[in-house]
Amino acid sequence: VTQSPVCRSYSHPQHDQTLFEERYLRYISPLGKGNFGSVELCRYDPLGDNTGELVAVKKLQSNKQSNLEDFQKEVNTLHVLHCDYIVKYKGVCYSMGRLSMSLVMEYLPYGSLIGYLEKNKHNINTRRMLLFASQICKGMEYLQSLRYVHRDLAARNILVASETLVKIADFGLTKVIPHNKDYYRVTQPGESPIFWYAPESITESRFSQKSDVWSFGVVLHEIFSYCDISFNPKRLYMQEIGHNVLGTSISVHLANLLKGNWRLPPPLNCPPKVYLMMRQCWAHDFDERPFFSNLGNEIETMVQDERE
Ligand SMILES: N#CCCn1cc(-c2nc(Nc3ccc(C4CCNCC4)cc3)nc3c2CCN3)cn1
Repeated sequence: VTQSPVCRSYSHPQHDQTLFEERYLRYISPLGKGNFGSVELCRYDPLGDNTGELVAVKKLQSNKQSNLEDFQKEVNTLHVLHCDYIVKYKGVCYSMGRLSMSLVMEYLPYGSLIGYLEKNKHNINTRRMLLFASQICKGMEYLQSLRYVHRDLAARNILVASETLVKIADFGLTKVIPHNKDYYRVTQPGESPIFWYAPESITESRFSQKSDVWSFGVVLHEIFSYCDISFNPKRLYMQEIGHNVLGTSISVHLANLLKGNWRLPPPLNCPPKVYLMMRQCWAHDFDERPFFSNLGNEIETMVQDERE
């Protein structure tokens, strides 16, 4: 019998968190780095006989008060998300007498999409790439139904649960759009993944469901490039901008490039209709970009066509 993790729900329901006791959380190996922290493979083994379950534990980077608040927001965000295409929250583990905390999530054995596509590029066909893309759309549609903007949609933050299932992860930059607006303005941009950003996010720190759609277009490009490092978005943009840009910041050059309607080129052997979809996601005017619901339906149709 594997004992489930200790569950202590507090009196006030919104703090009903599943508590993992630090003394039973056995470190195994590093899994990766996310926003605000590193992720480790652990076994939660209260019986001490290695029958406990494997979990992915995201440790808060530093116990700076601001990071702790942001991390708590990430925990609260993930806690309310219940979707097959979003990585599952399991609970939290407090350490150092509540000074630091860790986020406990389901462990996805195949790692991020980046490593998976690079490693398996020779036996992944268009149909499977489109299946992954449609799952990301469904996850994003669910996220948007709760008025969340992810703000860091990128292949590095898509995890592979099985040969036919991927999930969206890393909600460290996710924000809720206020009810009286349809966008979120960020004050402290921090270290931004600008090569996945829509033009309005680069120049005005404006984030919306439509800026996530732009980033999805970049994820499509990554998928159909098999996440090949020599064709990654940053490298392709920097080749165009020129590596020795001085003075004005890279984001100004990037914004001008996008304003001038330069876009990432079609990946090798990319089906024309898929590149067309990327270009729709990269409409400079955010009102012209499709919704995730449209994209999801269009990709489903492509998946069917691929079967015939
Ligand atoms: N997103 C995001 C960015 C932060 N991040 C999240 C995870 C993560 N990884 C896994 N699983 C995982 C990861 C790597 C491998 C291998 C790949 C080959 N080389 C050796 C390692 C295997 C399995 N499962 C998770 C998570 C979060 C929830 N469940 C990793 N980095």
